[in-house]
Amino acid sequence: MPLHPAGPTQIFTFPDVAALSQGLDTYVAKLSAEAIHRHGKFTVAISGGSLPKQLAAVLKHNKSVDFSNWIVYFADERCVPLDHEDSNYLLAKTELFDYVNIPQENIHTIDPDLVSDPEEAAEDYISQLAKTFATKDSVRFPVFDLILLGVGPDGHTCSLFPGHALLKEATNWCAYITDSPKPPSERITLTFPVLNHAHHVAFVAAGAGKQDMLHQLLDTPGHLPAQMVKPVTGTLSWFVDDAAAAKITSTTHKGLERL
Ligand SMILES: O=C(O)[C@H](O)[C@@H](O)[C@H](O)[C@H](O)COP(=O)(O)O
Repeated sequence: MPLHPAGPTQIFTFPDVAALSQGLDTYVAKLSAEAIHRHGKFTVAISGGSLPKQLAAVLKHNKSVDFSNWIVYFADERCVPLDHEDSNYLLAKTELFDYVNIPQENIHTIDPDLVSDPEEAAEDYISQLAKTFATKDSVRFPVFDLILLGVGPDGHTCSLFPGHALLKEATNWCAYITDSPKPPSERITLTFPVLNHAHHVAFVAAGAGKQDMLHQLLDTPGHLPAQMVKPVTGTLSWFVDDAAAAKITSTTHKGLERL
């Protein structure tokens, strides 16, 4: 039985961020094992913000996970050098990669030589994706095993911001943005068709500051970027702590009991 058969959005709640990290560990370890069993690798895209820390807290100590078969991309990345404090890669490295044995060549970073040219950097990222994902005529987009997303107070996810032209991107796998309202302004980002072709997509959100946005995103229909994440055949899950979940009226599940 798959953990999350395709179907409606599942919302898992946790009493606090420590428990949320435990739930994420269980979820990611299971999907990793399933994917490696199925096709010898686990393809995962990771966002920035608070996610890498929440993801890694328990997972980085999990010796049962075969990190040697992970292939990692970034759901979005800021156009800064890899050792810059704003780099999503640096954050994921210090929180997770430094603790586990993902082969360096399996970690797909923005090309540090192209950070001053976001358009080129996005094109290069598409070339990198093409090395991992063989696409078929029927599916013209990469199919990640898992994409992990955060959500901003305005409902953005990845570097896909409300009202931005990138929300309409239907062809390119990765796009660039030079006017991100969240600094830094220059970034590259996976696009909706890629997010929506993944086997599994999970949002992670914690803290009272996310209460109102989560209520809006999950309880009322709308077209904010996070609401445009609707996997075609994959599953969609939310991992939230009780503080962030306080105003959600849709059905939620206690994650520690359910996962
Ligand atoms: O690089 C980025 O800026 C992110 O990938 C971005 O989409 C982030 O996930 C959200 O802004 C949530 O950030 P927080 O988790 O810090 O609220």
